[in-house]
Amino acid sequence: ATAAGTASEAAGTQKDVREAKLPNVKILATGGTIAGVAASNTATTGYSIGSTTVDTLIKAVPEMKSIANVSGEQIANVGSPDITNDTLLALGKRINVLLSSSDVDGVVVTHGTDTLEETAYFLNLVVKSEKPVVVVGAMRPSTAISADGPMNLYNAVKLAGSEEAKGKGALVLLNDRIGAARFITKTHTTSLDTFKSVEDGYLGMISGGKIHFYSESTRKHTVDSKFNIEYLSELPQVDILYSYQNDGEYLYKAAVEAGAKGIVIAGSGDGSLSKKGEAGAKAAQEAGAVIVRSSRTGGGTVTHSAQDDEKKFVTSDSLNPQKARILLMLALASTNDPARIQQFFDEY
Ligand SMILES: NC(=O)C[C@H](N)C(=O)O
Repeated sequence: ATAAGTASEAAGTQKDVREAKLPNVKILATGGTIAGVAASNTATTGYSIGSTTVDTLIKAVPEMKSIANVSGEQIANVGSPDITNDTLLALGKRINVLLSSSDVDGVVVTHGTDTLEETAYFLNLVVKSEKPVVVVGAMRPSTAISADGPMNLYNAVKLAGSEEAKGKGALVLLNDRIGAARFITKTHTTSLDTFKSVEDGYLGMISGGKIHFYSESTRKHTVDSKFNIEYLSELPQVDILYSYQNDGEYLYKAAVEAGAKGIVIAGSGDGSLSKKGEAGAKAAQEAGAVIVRSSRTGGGTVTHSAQDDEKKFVTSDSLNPQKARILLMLALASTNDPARIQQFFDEY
């Protein structure tokens, strides 16, 4: 080889070594506004979801190539209200297969924000790996001026490829903030700054291109979780019923007749029920359903009293109704004993 050839070969080798050192991050796309398309670049609502694929999302952020070897898979392409139990199971199983391979260092899930916290909490409970899983979305469609998706995706890939994010459970990344799936929730209909962790705080943030962690959840997740979906082909039906003035027993009856094995009550205040609600819950229990008292307030822990033990009510700890539903589905897949299920709510 000529001197020049040797030099360029050496440079090529160095380049390969550098790329080989980059983490391998898999992006699993499920749809959502991050993949949304609107008729004009000032429209931030009224857009459509379903046409933008994971390849387009990756191509839109070429800067990711300098922080990770990125590849994608399309799991679904829907608005997140249409994420089903089957999608959850398929996603969780696929992530477990991917993360068991030495070729994958971390996973990013792109997701609509409306039910993002539910999927993130599900993954927090069923992923069997310490490798990072980061769930990301956007509030503005990909066609909008100042779309938030590209930077959120870039940051999510950075986080998923990092050492710092290992062993922290499923993480949620939007607006530079790193949230724990256990605590974070969507708090605003349209604002970019919608994901908050009011009671428990964020775990950290990305600032100046650097990942900063300040705290972590004490609740069981991922490798410490007892939940195993490997051989699970479906999740039991769990419905959420909202408490309000003048509510009725018939809602409980309808849920059980439609196949509910569990009901989470978005109770008023500290998870309180009306007399009619309580009668409905009792009838649902007699039909075999497990009842969990959660709260519609958006904050705080539902107090578990001796009355709950007498009435065989489970309380949701500080899980909001939509996350309590996720935990109850997984719990019911292995037991319908309220005392055992209460232990899950105390630990996860
Ligand atoms: N910002 C969003 O992603 C909202 C959208 N409706 C979804 O959840 O799919």
